[in-house]
Amino acid sequence: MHGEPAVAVLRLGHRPGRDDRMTTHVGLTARALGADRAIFAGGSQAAETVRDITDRFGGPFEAEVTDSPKAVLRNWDGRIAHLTMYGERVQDVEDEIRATRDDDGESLLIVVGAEKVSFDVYEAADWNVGVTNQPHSEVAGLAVFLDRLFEGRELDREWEDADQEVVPMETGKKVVDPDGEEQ
Ligand SMILES: C[S@@+](CC[C@H](N)C(=O)[O-])C[C@H]1O[C@@H](n2cnc3c(N)ncnc32)[C@H](O)[C@@H]1O
Repeated sequence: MHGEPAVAVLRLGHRPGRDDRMTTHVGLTARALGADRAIFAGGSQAAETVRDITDRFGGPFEAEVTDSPKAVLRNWDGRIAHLTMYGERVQDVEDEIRATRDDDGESLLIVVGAEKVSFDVYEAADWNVGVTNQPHSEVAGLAVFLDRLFEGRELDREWEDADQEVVPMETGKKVVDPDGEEQ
């Protein structure tokens, strides 16, 4: 989040056609829950969709595509947390991960997979982290991990340059433009 060491999310192993929605949801979840940047491995519409949402609902948030996720991992200047059901329990490592940001000012790359993740990724990671040690989803794992990392502060994040802002309502839907005009 703004003014803090950067958090990026790397989405691995996208299978065109099969994983499009999940990949887009990884990007949208990264943006909504406090990350600064999403990097999508392989061709995908996800980067474009996430950019479009950022244009409409605000940022800052960067979405990009890489054809070499291995190079992203190799060249990352900071720490790496790989989310996997086989990893250490998030509740056991979250303090240590936060300390590298709060005390040492290091940026964090969070890696999520799609299908089987190669062993290189486990080795490149500073932490392999399980959000429970049960199989579930990269979107759910990412959401819980980010909320733990930011200790809930991401829920109060301010958005810049939004064309549309949702006004929370007990019932109904209200969306306003930057002048407060209802849309
Ligand atoms: C459908 S799972 C694939 C699971 C696969 N067997 C593997 O290599 O871990 C896709 C992604 O969801 C995430 N994931 C699934 N369960 C998780 C858990 N319990 N904790 C953290 N991440 C998880 C991981 O990032 C994983 O790569």
